[in-house]
Amino acid sequence: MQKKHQKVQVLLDAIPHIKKFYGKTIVIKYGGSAQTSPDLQEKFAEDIVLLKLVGMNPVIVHGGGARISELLEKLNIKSEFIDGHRVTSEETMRVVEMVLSGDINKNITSLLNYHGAKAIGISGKDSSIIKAKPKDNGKFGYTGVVTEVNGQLINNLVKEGFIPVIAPIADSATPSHPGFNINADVAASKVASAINAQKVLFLTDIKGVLDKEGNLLNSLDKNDVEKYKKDGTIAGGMIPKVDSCIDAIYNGVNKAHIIDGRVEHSILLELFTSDGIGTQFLRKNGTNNGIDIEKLLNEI
Ligand SMILES: Nc1ncnc2c1ncn2[C@@H]1O[C@H](COP(=O)(O)OP(=O)(O)O)[C@@H](O)[C@H]1O
Ligand SMILES: CC(=O)N[C@@H](CCC(=O)OP(=O)(O)O)C(=O)O
Repeated sequence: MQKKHQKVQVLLDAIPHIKKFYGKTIVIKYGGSAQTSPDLQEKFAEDIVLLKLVGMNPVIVHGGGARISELLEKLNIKSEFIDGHRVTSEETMRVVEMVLSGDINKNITSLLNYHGAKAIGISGKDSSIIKAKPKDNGKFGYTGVVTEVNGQLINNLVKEGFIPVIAPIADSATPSHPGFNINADVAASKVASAINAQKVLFLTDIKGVLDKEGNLLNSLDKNDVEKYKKDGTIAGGMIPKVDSCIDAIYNGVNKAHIIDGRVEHSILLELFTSDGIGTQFLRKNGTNNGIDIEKLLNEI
């Protein structure tokens, strides 16, 4: 009897959170490092389906960097990264597309569909949803910077009840061009801004952003991020992630969080409990007529 009451209490506790996010769009960046076991993938799919069932609109942007590197190694092609962004030769681009659009995208899509969702797997190339140009004047090869995201098309899919599952590959708008490899964190942030998402959650393989002693940093603003990048606290794959969080919150997205995708049901813990987990990103406080607007917005 006691247990039954506890279950009901869990549901009751979730009500204010469900109300807050009802009808809102949430972008979830599903990092390659959080896709490691079939069990975790199942839990991820259950979370996404639950979000949809309680009236939220999840949009997935996935990564798969580790799987790309694995296949490249088997093919004797070297992986090269600068500040967390892969340098992409033409040969590498074909592998990137095969792994992201061909393999991972379809696996996530069918898993969600198996759990009862209406998921639709696409890449940024489909209907040129994501357009890009070469990053740093071609220094990164076929790695791109996003120039445009067709948010209306994504919103139309959402309105029709679909869960878009987006692979971070962009169209070049040039015939016979292989397209662009976009870091999945960057793609998630640009998609979230284009559809004015309420939140963007980055699922990864670590508790959140850590300081030099390994302690979790609960919340960061723009200045903190710059400081920690400069002194080397934030490095490698965490660089595009924190940059993307800052980019999102200054371009139409209310909140960005980096959370531990290795924790089962981490999405539900973040959205449906008051504690929250991981690192949240806040706009720098500014006041207007004595009203701290940014603080109010950050609290939503
Ligand atoms: N300050 C930091 N805090 C946490 N992780 C960091 C930090 N600096 C670098 N990292 C590294 O960033 C990694 C996450 O980035 P990445 O491997 O690209 O993940 P994903 O595949 O989810 O995008 C962590 O596993 C960690 O090794
Ligand atoms: C340009 C660039 O860095 N592209 C990434 C795209 C995949 C990705 O970002 O995957 P994760 O999110 O799992 O790291 C890459 O080729 O690895």
